[in-house]
Formats: sequence, structure tokens, C-alpha cells
Amino acid sequence: MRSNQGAMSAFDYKDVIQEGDLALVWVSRDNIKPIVVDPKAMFNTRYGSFSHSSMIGKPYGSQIAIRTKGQNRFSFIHVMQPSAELWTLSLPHRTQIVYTPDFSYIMQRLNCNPSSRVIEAGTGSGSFSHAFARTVGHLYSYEFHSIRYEQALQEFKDHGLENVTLTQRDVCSDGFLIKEGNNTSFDFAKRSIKEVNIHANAVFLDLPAPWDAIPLLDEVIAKNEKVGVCCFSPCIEQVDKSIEILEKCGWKNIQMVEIQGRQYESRRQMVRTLDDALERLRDVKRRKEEGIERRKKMYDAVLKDEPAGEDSIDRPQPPKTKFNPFGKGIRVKEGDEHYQWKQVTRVEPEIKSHTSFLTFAFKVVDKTRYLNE
Ligand SMILES: C[S@@+](CC[C@H](N)C(=O)[O-])C[C@H]1O[C@@H](n2cnc3c(N)ncnc32)[C@H](O)[C@@H]1O
Repeated sequence: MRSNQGAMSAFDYKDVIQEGDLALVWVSRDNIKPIVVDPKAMFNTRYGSFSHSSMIGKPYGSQIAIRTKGQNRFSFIHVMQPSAELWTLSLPHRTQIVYTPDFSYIMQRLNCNPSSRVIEAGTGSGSFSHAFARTVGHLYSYEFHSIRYEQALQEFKDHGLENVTLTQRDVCSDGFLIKEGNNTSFDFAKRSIKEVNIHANAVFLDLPAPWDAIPLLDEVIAKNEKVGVCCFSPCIEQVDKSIEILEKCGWKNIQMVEIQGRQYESRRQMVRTLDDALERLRDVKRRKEEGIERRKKMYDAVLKDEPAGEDSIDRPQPPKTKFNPFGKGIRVKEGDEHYQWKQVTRVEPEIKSHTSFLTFAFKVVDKTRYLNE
């Protein structure tokens, strides 16, 4: 991931793990942890400790294995290079976040590309900010919570996201203009301007009351190109209110979308016949009867003061149940050619997506065509 200005970012492509890198340790699919590689540090898991020094010099994506404490087994992790998608799954949560299924769709609908100038409010945990920073020309992100603002500021600096300007602001009351003297990462000392020319052509609002911010967008959006806005709202009442204001403010092509990602897993399932079911019932009955008989013999032996259980030891064991397609039994590997299989799909029960309604709208302020330009 490149912060789109040529400068090195922690997300730039690299082959080999080096000291000081931000790396993402994949323990399991829902346990991915960010680390800064330090030769003196250890990465601790419940299965054991992995030294960072064992990672240095290995290619990204490598598996690092250790012998599990007290057991003759191995446990392992994978060391991954950060990407916007993996960062979203591993970042420290300060708020609810936008996940990949939503942010990829939103960026596509807002036509985000390296020439885009994007407004984002609020910054929150910076999940979407990282995805924007990889793709767009410049991101203007706003956060009113002072601690979250400071944390995001430090994080973006550590990750080298140089195409992001972060401003501490309540956008609903104070709008989006960035002026000298504001609490912002924009470096006015380096430029001889008093106010930033934002000219945003894409806007993303993840706020509890986007309708208060929408009327304030006019002073910062581009006038001579098509501008897209997306409001991310969890309930339909918020969508209603936003649409009302969008229409009042001259936004067109308003459309609401809900992303419902589902992952389908393809697998084979053993074909179970009626004969299998009947055989299973017969087997249960046979074992039950044998058990009753054995217990009766044992009681009789106790009553007669004979050595108990002798008979049960010598007794021939009932034949082992073959594979039982309705419960426990001998394990059969999926696809074993001795059995019949059918292809089925299974839906993953949980998906990582903060399901919200996405309201899109577009606006062209100046519709004049300059044919002789
Ligand atoms: C749900 S979080 C945003 C999460 C973010 N999209 C992400 O992917 O990590 C919403 C954030 O908006 C901030 N916020 C709420 N109202 C605001 C306002 N009027 N101006 C600026 N920020 C605001 C909150 O402090 C919070 O951090």
C-alpha cells in the first residue's frame, strides 16, 4: 500500500521482514495482531512465545513454528505484510469501524482514484482512512473527539500516511474549511496560504447526524466536476432524514444500498440412505440388548458371590460399528471414494461487516461546458 505521494509508508510492498517494520501476525482468522518488529521482543500467544528475531530476514507470509511447551507438538504463526484489508481486521478498535465489504463498494461507487480529493468524517479508528489513503490523491479526515484525534494523528504518522490531513473538528457545527490556526495536521508553515483549497470530489460521512453536516459541504466541494457523497447510517430513520436534506441541498441521483456479504463454502456431504438409517437403528437396538444381558449376568454373579465380571472380560466383544452417517463412529475423510458424496454449500454464519445503509448522492455545481478551453 502506497500513501500515494511517493513517500515510504509502513504499507509499501516489501519482500523481507526487517527490524522496525509494522507486521501483522496471523494467529488465526479472527486473531491477527499488529507488531513492530524488534529483535529484543517476543510475541506471546497461549500456545507459546515467538521471538521477533526469528522473523527478521524471512520473506513476508512466512510461517514461524515453535515447539509447544511440554508437548511434542508445534504451534505456528504467519507474519503478514500490512494491507488496508488486513489492517481493518487487526487494528485497535476505538469505535465501530467500516470493513472491507463496505469500503470497497463505497470507493468504487464514489469513483475513487489517485486524482480524488476525499472528505471523511469522522475518522474513528482510521479503518476506512487507511483504505482511502492507499487509493486516493488526498484525504481530509475530521474527528471531534480529542483523544481519538490524537491517537489517529500518531497512527497515521507512524504508518507514513502522508496524503492524509487530519483535523480536529465538529463538522456538524463548524463545517469542513481548514484555516490557519485550526487544530490540524496541515502544515501552514510550509505553504504561503491561509486556507486549504480542498475541492473535494468525494465525501464519506460516518456520523450520527450527517444531515447537520450536509449543508456545510457546499463550501468545500469541487464546483466544476461531479462530486459523490456517501452517508453510512445504521438505521432507516437516519437514511430518511439524510435524503430529505440531500434533496434540499440539490444533490441528485440519490440511492440507498445495503451490503449483505455472505461467504459460501463449497464442500461434499455424504449421501445418507434409508438403509443406512435402518441399519443404524438395528445396531442401537442390538447393543442395548447386549448391555441389558451383560448387566443381568453381573448382578446374578454378585448375588451368588461368584467372581464378578469374569464373564464380561471373556465375552466376545460386539463387532465395531462401521461408519455411522448419523453421529459418532469411524471418521471418514471427506470425499473417500468408498462412499457416495454430493456437492453442497454452507454459508458462513458470521461476517465482519458493520451492516449499515449506504446512501449515495451526486452533485455538479457548475454545469457550464467550456468548449473553447
Ligand atoms: C463510527 S466512527 C467512524 C469509524 C470510521 N469510519 C472507521 O472506519 O474507523 C464515528 C466517529 O465520528 C466521530 N464524530 C461523531 N460526530 C462527529 C462530528 N460532528 N464531527 C466530527 N467527528 C464526529 C466520533 O467521535 C467517532 O469517532
